[in-house]
Amino acid sequence: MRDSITKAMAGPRPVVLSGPSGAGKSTLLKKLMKEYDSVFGFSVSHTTRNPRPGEENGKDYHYVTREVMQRAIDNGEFIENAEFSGNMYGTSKAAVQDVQAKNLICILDIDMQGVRNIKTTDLNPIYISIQPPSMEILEKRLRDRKTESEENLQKRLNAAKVDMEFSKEPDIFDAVIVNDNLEDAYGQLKHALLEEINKVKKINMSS
Ligand SMILES: Nc1nc2c(ncn2[C@@H]2O[C@H](COP(=O)(O)OP(=O)(O)O)[C@@H](O)[C@H]2O)c(=O)[nH]1
Ligand SMILES: Nc1ncnc2c1ncn2[C@@H]1O[C@H](COP(=O)(O)OP(=O)(O)O)[C@@H](O)[C@H]1O
Repeated sequence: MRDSITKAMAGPRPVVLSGPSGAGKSTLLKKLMKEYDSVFGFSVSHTTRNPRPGEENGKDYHYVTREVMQRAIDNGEFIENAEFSGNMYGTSKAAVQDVQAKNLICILDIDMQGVRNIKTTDLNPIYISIQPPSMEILEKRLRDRKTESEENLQKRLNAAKVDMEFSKEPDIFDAVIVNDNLEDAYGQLKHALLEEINKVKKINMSS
């Protein structure tokens, strides 16, 4: 089992982006994928939450029922899965393999349970935590995004407190980026990934 995962997952080192809901992970990763579309590929997770306006099935997430997701987990199709804010989320083996088959750097947007679980696998990604400047700013950004009910918002803010503490634990993240000014945070993200980006560019130029 482990052997087949290792083989299938050879190639450039993946990148894990984690951090509280509303910290700016999607915003930063969309910027990155736009600037480096031939370098990065997104690991499309499964979730039981409903799509938001503008989100596309198969692009942002695979939107599934709890039954379908549980069956796939029981079948051993997932690398990791977690419960977040009342919904299931998970990374399938296929999601990562699809990106790695194209020799792209696979980006995973996962919560802190996902980070802990990925640490027990042989995926060996670069771990980056995106953090908000403060709880107050995080709450404002989440409210202004207008995607969550009040109940969901409170669940996300509670999870954010735990996540902000988690990001301070030593030896978990290769970089912790505070997303205050977006351009500054984006610059720091690119800096953290520069070595890996250059590797992929070199490989792709010579092939
Ligand atoms: N463990 C795990 N977490 C995930 C996965 N996909 C998304 N998440 C996390 O689930 C949380 C909620 O995601 P989402 O509902 O899209 O809300 P948003 O992060 O506020 O845009 C975020 O912390 C994501 O990083 C996954 O496949 N596995
Ligand atoms: N540096 C920033 N300054 C102000 N607003 C931001 C910044 N980064 C992201 N946002 C906004 O904050 C909200 C949450 O960002 P988002 O990327 O959806 O977070 P996440 O994917 O981590 O949940 C979005 O409405 C986004 O436009």
